[in-house]
Amino acid sequence: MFEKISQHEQVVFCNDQATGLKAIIAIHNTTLGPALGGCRMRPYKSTDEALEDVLRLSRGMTYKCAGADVDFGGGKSVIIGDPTTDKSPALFRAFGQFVDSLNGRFYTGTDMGTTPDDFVHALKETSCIVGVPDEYGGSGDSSVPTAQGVIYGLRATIQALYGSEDLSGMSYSVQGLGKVGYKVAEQLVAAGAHVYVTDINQQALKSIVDRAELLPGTVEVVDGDEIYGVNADIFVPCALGGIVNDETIDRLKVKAVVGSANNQLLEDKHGIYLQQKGILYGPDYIVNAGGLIQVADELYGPNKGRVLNQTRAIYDSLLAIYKQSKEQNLSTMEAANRFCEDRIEHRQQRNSFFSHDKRPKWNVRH
Ligand SMILES: NC(=O)C1=CN([C@@H]2O[C@H](COP(=O)(O)OP(=O)(O)OC[C@H]3O[C@@H](n4cnc5c(N)ncnc54)[C@H](O)[C@@H]3O)[C@@H](O)[C@H]2O)C=CC1
Ligand SMILES: O=C(O)CCC(=O)C(=O)O
Repeated sequence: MFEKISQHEQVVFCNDQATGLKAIIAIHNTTLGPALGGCRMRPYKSTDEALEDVLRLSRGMTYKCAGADVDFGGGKSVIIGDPTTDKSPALFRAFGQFVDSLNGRFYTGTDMGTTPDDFVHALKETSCIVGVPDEYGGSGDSSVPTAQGVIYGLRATIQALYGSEDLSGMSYSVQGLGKVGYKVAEQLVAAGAHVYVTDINQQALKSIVDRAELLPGTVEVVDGDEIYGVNADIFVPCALGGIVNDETIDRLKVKAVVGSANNQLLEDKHGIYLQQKGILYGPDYIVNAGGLIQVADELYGPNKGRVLNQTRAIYDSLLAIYKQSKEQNLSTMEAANRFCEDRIEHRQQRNSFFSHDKRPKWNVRH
């Protein structure tokens, strides 16, 4: 186990017999501040699969926090269970108690399979919850700025490829129409684009088809894995990770991959393969940082204008990474990783007041 978690500071297995809660919290790195990351709920096939997911996701959060320049470190949590049948208020309260036991080392909120309303129950047990609905004093659904950030990422990518920012002339393939993907697809259709969509949830597909009838663009539903082979300009993954792999890369006909899904590359080498195939990759943790920016901003009290300004910076960050990857002949993922690792290293060397017991402001909630 220690070999598996050797890159991480702490991993907590949470088991509550009364509510059936089985969860894992992973804290990757707290150099920049307490760990922050959403909570994913999935019917994982095994504990190993859940552990693997939470380790990868929490590592990604360390890079995402560094890339977005927020004063948090990387963490994430997963609940093993089916989000359509296994949720209960008691389950989320039990989860809240485990989060609270970490005493401010870990803040959490929504991710795939969870919603802000779930965390209203957890909030009764801990103050270390972010992305709480507006009426509870939080900043609300973090998928709104995440989707906005993806749109900025798409604009930057179109700028890098064609020297324009116009979303409308392009076609897109969107995988997953959940909290983020639906909003992204809707904005693309509203801009007049043609959008291929897929989801395992038929209701989500019906909703976007109905919505598109009122908008200038068009939507075309495709079945499951067919999404990888459609003739779109940009692939926009908004569901699971690992979808850029040996098998799918050969099928992709797009010129770029830019979406919200965490850990899109199965392995880092797939970023290099995309580069070799001439497909521009928008590193996921740069593109999907909008939600993180919003929940980190809650420290200062909710302010949507401030969040929007910081989310807009995703456009410039992505262009800078594209430029650096070209100049240094690195994949865009390598360029982004170097940028974030330098930032963490610099903070470590300064032994700044953000680290450990000199942390200033996160404790205001306790
Ligand atoms: N919610 C947020 O603010 C953020 C989300 N992300 C990432 O974006 C992705 C989507 O997150 P959410 O929209 O919050 O999740 P969600 O749970 O609201 O939506 C996920 C959607 O993907 C669909 N889906 C699942 N498996 C699929 C498959 N094999 N093929 C097609 N569709 C499939 C689901 O039916 C659902 O509609 C996740 O990878 C998440 O980690 C990243 C940053 C922030
Ligand atoms: O969106 C959130 O609530 C926290 C950020 C996060 O987990 C993510 O960006 O993956």
